[in-house]
Amino acid sequence: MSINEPLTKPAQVVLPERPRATDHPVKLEVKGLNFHYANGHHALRDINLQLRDKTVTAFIGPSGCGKSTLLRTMNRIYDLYPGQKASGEVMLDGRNILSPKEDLNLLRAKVGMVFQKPTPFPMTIHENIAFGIRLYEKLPKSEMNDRVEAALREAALWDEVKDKLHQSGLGLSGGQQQRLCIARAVAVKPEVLLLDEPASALDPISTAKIEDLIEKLADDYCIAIVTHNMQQAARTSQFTAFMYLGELVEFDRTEQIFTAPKEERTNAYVTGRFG
Ligand SMILES: Nc1ncnc2c1ncn2[C@@H]1O[C@H](COP(=O)(O)OP(=O)(O)OP(=O)(O)O)[C@@H](O)[C@H]1O
Repeated sequence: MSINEPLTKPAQVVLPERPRATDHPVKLEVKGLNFHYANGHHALRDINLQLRDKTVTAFIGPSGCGKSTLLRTMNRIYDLYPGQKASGEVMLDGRNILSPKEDLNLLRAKVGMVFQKPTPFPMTIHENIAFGIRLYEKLPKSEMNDRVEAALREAALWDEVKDKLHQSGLGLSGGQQQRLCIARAVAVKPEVLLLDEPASALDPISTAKIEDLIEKLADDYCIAIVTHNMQQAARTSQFTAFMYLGELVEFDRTEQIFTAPKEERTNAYVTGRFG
C-alpha cells in the first residue's frame, strides 16, 4: 500500500492515561551519525537524537530501517565485527564514545544490552550474574551473593529462582531467561540499557512481565528499546523515534508520534498502513 494514501484507519494504539515526565536531562546524544557495514551498505544516515536519563525511548520502523544498527553503535558492539564503521558522534554524558581512546570494556558495563533471543550463559543462574560482576569487581563471597540477589530482584526474577540458584540458567522458561539476561545487564550497575526487541520471542504473559519491568527500570536507567509492537512502544516509552531506510524520520514525545505525527510516513506506519 502506498504511504501517500489518505489516512483510512485511526491509530489503534492505546496510550497510558497518566502523564509521563519528558524533561529529564540528556544522557546520550547522537550527532551526525553515519554507519557503514563491511559490504559498503550505508545503514544509518546522519542520525541526530537525544536519549534522556531515567526515560524510555522506543525505536520503531519497518524491518531493515536501521533500528538495531543504531542501538549497536551506542555500546560499540559493532566493533567486534571487522569492517563495520560509524562516523559522527555518540556522546555519553558529554564524552564521545566513538573515540578510538574509549575503553570498550568499561563502556559495555556502562551501556548494557539485551537481545531479542534470550542468551543466558551455559552456567548456573548464580554464575550467569556473578560472571559479569567478576569481570569488573573482586568481591567477597557474601557480598557477591548479595549482589546476585539484588540483580535478580531488580529483574523481578528472584522469587522464581531463589531455590534453584545453582541450577542451569538454560533450564528456565524463555521469559525467565530474558529476565535473567536483564539481571545480568543490571548487575554491573550500568547507566544505559539497550533492549533490542526484548519481548518479541516471548508469550503474552512473559511480555507483560518484561513491560512492567521496563517501567520499573526506567526509574534508574536511560533505556532504549527497539520494538515492532506499536502498543508496546506506546505503553513503555516517553519518546519514540520512527526510522525508515536508515534515516530518522521523526523523533518526538510518544503521545505526539501516536496521535499527531508531523510526517505522513510516520502516520502511515503507526496506523498500520505500511511496514
Ligand atoms: N552484517 C551486515 N552486513 C550488511 N548489511 C547489514 C548487516 N546487518 C544488517 N544489515 C543491513 O542494514 C540495514 C539495517 O539493518 P538493521 O538490522 O539495523 O534493521 P532493523 O530496523 O533493526 O530491522 P529488523 O526490524 O528486521 O530487526 C538493513 O538493510 C540490513 O539488511
